Amino acid sequence: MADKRLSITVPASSANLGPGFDSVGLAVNRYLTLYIDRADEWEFFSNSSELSGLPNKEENLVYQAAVAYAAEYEVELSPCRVEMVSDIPLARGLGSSASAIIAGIELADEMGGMHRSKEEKMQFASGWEGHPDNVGPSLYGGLIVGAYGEEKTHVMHCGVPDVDLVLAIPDNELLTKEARGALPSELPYATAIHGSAVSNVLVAAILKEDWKMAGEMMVRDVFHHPYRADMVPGLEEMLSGIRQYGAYGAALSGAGPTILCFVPNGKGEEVKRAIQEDYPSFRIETAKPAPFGSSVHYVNQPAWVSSSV
Ligand SMILES: Nc1ncnc2c1ncn2[C@@H]1O[C@H](COP(=O)(O)OP(=O)(O)OP(=O)(O)O)[C@@H](O)[C@H]1O
Ligand SMILES: N[C@@H](CCO)C(=O)O
Repeated sequence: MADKRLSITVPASSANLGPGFDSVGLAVNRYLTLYIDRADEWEFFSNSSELSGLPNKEENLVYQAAVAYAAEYEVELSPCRVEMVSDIPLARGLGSSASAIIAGIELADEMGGMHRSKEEKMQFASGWEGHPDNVGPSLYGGLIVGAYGEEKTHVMHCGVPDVDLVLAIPDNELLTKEARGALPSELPYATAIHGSAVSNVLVAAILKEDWKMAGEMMVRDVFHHPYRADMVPGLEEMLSGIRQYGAYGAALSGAGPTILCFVPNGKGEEVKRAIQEDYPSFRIETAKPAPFGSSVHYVNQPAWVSSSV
């Protein structure tokens, strides 16, 4: 394997889909890719604008996840030089941190010769995040419905929704920690029952491919939308008016501030243009569900690596 280097690719994700708070998540076709070589000390670097300013040594999240995962199985990792390429915007609600955690786990698994199962990786990753709705899609691809448990996280892979996605991405970052800080510590019993009923209908509608019903449920979340609306200017207006643009529905993507729209297959570009016209301060992009989760390959060295040695 001397002339090959390890490459790990991990998709982005959109957690919650509205009412499926901390449980439902969809893989999205934006990707973090790592190119890894053994080295004398740990080093992370990237030319991707999306990743500028990240720590380049042991403070890097990929390193922290890799080392913690290896330690869980009493494996010691040798240092690596890691090049990162990404088109997942940081702290925008598209699971950048989960992609980094899964990348770290895959790095440790391969470089440490651990070869653990997906279930073991999932248990560790959801324990790290405290919920499976971002790490699940990044690991498995497609749509994931999960319930976190310290002993066991139960996860169902529910296929790949046959819809287009439109992402409304604001300019500002919103850290998950901050967006979770806006949530109440308790919900009235009746509100929780209503919220869970809406989430049940959302999942049933997705499984039955009733996208109109799924879209209707997405906007009806009571677990987090109402508490995060102040942090995301335009959220309430976009959720209530999204159907006039031809979308099925919309929800805050993860902890925000991106807004994710479910759109009829083939209509993504049209809906994107219509939303962009009315919301010039957002970057509006089309996307698709990512069918596959993280993947690990060995690839040929790029020319600059061999020429610099
Ligand atoms: N490739 C990466 N390498 C190292 N650290 C990263 C990487 N990607 C993300 N991070 C870290 O994760 C932070 C963002 O995580 P955060 O959970 O706040 O948002 P998110 O994961 O993008 O969105 P959400 O969890 O709402 O889907 C970044 O500020 C950075 O510290
Ligand atoms: N379910 C999580 C996803 C972001 O990590 C939240 O909304 O806070």
